[in-house]
Amino acid sequence: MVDWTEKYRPSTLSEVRGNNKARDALAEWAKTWDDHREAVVVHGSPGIGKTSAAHALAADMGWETVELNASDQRTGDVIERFAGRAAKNATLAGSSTGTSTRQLVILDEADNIHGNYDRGGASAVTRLVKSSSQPIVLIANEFYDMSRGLRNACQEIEFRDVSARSIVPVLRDICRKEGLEFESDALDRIAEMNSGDLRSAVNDLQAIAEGREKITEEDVVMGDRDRSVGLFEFLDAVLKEESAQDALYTAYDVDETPDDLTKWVEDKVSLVYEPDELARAYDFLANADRWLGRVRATQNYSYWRYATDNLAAGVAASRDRTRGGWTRYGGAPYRSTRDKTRDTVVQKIAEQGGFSMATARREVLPYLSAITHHCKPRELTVAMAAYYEFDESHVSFVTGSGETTNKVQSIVEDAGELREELVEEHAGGAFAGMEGVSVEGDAAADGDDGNGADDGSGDVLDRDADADESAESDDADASTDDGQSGLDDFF
Ligand SMILES: Nc1ncnc2c1ncn2[C@@H]1O[C@H](COP(=O)(O)OP(=O)(O)OP(=O)(O)O)[C@@H](O)[C@H]1O
Repeated sequence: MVDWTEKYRPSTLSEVRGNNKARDALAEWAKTWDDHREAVVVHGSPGIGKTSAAHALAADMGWETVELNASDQRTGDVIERFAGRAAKNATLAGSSTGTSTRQLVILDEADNIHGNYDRGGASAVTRLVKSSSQPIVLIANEFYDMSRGLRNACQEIEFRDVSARSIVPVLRDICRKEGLEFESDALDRIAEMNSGDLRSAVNDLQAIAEGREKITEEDVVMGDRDRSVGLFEFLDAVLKEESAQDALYTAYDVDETPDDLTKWVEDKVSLVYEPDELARAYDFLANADRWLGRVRATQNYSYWRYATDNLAAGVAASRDRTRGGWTRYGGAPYRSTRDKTRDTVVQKIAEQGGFSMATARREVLPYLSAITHHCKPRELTVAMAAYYEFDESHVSFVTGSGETTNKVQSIVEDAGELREELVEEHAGGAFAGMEGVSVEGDAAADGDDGNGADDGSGDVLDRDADADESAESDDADASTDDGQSGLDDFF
């Protein structure tokens, strides 16, 4: 099936909707290009007609186009080869007076020219922009993600999000051309759902129209409910657009667990919220985290709904206002190796000791850290590593000693031997040999002091302890840990 966004791509600037001022500025830039010979950056959110406008401009001017896409390898060479050739060809092929000989160089994703892949690309583009004998349109989402050199070398035209009011006539035209009957409210609804983004409005219209001769408002509403919501759409709903209740419903439609949603919101909220809003949002995220802790501790998944209430409705309610536009959310939430190591350590403690994860994290880990701080006493650290089957990274995490140090490595080796010995003896009393071990100093008595803050591990442990403390305080099921083996049994 033909993609309607291609089929109905504007072929002349007058068909580009909703950005009249920008459109006129672009036409003016082209008409006066011989006088200023500068490149232009057209920037704004995705799907609002920037690329279409550049092509439509070329058509209006009778210029040919050369387009470089993100998928082109943007080394300096490639750019100079393509664009440079375009420039030369055009100059050689015709006189420099006739505009019909021009070739418009359209450089998409101009805010993305950096990193290894594009090594040399940014300076090549800047050079090209400064010296080109042909007009160049650079397309970007984020003007300020472009290098300053490049920005300064260009004129700038901003395309704004296309308002729902401007989207509706485009949808109406398409319906008429496709012989599709429609309720006006249906088109209004599609336009509102896609606030700002004309491309996705056209895509939605095509999806809803499939197999129908007429589209009604109900078709649109049902179609909207059926689709599962993507993460970025969810983030926009919570952080920018929707009421608390709608944000909650949107969260239900995302195919991710509340654990992952919490991480995403926590990671991205600061890209959107002002400090006041952020402080309130973090309170709700802390609540969500507590409920997730309760789920882990009790395996009672009905608590997930309270986590979702907090991470979606709560965070949305923390906002002072709605926001539009496009946000560069970036990739998956940052998760440090340290976090992963901590999770493994907690899991091993929980499994071996028969604790819940919450108890392992709150009651056992901090004390283990305190009493084996910097691997002292050594014998106790070896016993601990043997008992919990810790490797170097785990011992390093718990004790605060460096993972690659001889000390930690030899402890793990000795722990391996100790385990073998005990297996040989079929020993139930794995810690029988521990009775004579005395704990140096009073570290055991005070988890916080014993756990040196110099390596930062104290923060992690303290934070977890706090979070779980409150999680447990009103957690009826947490009491199931009572009577299980605890740190006391360890000695
Ligand atoms: N202002 C507009 N007027 C008419 N149609 C538009 C407009 N904006 C988008 N469209 C429709 O959406 C499609 C995609 O638009 P286009 O590729 O020009 O957007 P863009 O802003 O360049 O997006 P991106 O930054 O993602 O490349 C067009 O082919 C057209 O069907």
